[in-house]
Amino acid sequence: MNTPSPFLLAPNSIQAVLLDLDGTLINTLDEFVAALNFMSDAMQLPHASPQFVAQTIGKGSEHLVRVVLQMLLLEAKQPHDAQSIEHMFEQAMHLYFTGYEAAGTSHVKVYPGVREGLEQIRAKGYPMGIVTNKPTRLAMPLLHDTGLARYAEFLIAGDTYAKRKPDPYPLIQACTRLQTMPAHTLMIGDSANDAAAARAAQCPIAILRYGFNHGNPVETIDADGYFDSIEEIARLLPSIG
Ligand SMILES: O=C(O)COP(=O)(O)O
Ligand SMILES: [Mg+2]
Repeated sequence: MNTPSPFLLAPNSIQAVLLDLDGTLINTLDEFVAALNFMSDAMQLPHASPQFVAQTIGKGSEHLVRVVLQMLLLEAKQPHDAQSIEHMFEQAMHLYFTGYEAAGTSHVKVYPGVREGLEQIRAKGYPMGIVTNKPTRLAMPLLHDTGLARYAEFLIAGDTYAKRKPDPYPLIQACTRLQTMPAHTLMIGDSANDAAAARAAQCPIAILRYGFNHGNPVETIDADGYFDSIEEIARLLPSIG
C-alpha cells in the first residue's frame, strides 16, 4: 500500500481520464435515502439510516436494495428466508426506481471543484469517460441535468455490460473506446471498488477523500494518490492538447 505511484511520479504519462459518478462527481445521498424510504413505506418497513445508506452505496442498485432490504426485515423482525427475500427483492427494486425517479434531479449536489476541474482537464486536452455502477436510467438524467454530460465522451453504467466494478471489464472497455492503454488512462474514483477495478485493469487510480468508501477510511484504499478535489488532480496534469 502507498507504494510508488505511477500517476504521481509521472503525471505526463496520462493520456485520458475515467471518472466514477457517485461520491466523485455528485452527491446523491439524499436521493438514495428518499428512494429507499419510498420503498420502505410501500413495503411497511422502517427507514434505513442515511449513515447505513452511505456505507452501502457504490456497488450498484441491486446490491444497495438487497442489503438494505435484508437489514430492514431483520430490524422489523419479519420472518424471511432466501426465497421470500427473492420475491420481495423484485418488488423492492421496482419501488426503489420509482422513488429515485420521483426524487428528481433538482437537488443533486455537484461536489466543489468538479466543474472547475473537469473544465481544466478538458482544456488541457484529455478525453474523458464515465464509468459508474449506477444503472443507465438513473445516471443519464443526472449527467444531463447537472450539465456534466458535456465533459464525457461516453457513459459506461452498471448495466452497460454484464460485469461492473470491481471487475476491470468496464474500465478496459472504456480504454478501448478512448483508444488509450490502461497504463496511460487515469481512473478517478472514491471507493475501494474503483481502486480494485483500476488495479486489475492496470489503470493508475486517484481517490477523492470526500466520497463514500463503504464506510471505511480512504487511506485504507490501495491507490496512487488521495485528493480533496478534482481541481487538485487537474492541476497536476500537464497540457497535452
Ligand atoms: O452504486 C451506485 O449506484 C453508484 O456507484 P458509483 O457511481 O460510485 O460507481
Ligand atoms: Mg463512487
